[in-house]
Amino acid sequence: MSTRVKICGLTRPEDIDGAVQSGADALGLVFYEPSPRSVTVERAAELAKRVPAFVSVVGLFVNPTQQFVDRVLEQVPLDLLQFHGDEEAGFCAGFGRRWIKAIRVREAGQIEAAFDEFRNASGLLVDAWDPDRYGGTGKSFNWDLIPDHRPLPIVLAGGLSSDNVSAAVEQVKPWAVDVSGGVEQAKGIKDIQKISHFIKEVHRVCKTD
Ligand SMILES: O=C(O)c1ccccc1N[C@@H]1O[C@H](COP(=O)(O)O)[C@@H](O)[C@H]1O
Repeated sequence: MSTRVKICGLTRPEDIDGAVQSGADALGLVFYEPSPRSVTVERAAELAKRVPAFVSVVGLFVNPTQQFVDRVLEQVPLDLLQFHGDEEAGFCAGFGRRWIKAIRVREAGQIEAAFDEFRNASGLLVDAWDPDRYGGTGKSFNWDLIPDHRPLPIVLAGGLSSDNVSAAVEQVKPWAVDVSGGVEQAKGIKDIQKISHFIKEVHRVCKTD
């Protein structure tokens, strides 16, 4: 099975094009103002127009209001919602769209509990815990905390780059990997060579499996 790749935090048309050409399966647009990768609804609508069929557009939210998500959905053709804050399952499920839930992993047992709490999600994204930020930290966590029994597909995130993604895929065997900072030249500005190298590494290690 081939691990899917999501490239997150795209803000420029040329980065969308580069990620698509490099073979990304999903592209993430950040709707969270404190993030340096945040995009306006108008810009997101322009960026999403460039994305061809069979590449998913994912909207990332952190503790949004229902009204804000509704407004984004009216203007941007999102395939999937990614909730990266403290949202409850009922809230995440309230938009008639497929969604994934991110959790910030800090201790043993957390992922098992999240499988139960967010059982109606289309996937569970596991990221590093940080006391000050919800994500995009560039930090990884102890992958040994990810259980082998997985009622939901696992999306592995947190501090991934072309240097460690092959080891991550080999050890964790996630459904997908998600990267932001590890494929940037500056915050919010992607580096197409890094994206291409990252995706090639994932495909290389999946082939040898
Ligand atoms: O990218 C951000 O700025 C961000 C802000 C708030 C929540 C999540 C955010 N990004 C997501 O964080 C993980 C890990 O990112 P990184 O590869 O360690 O930089 C990833 O899922 C991003 O989509």
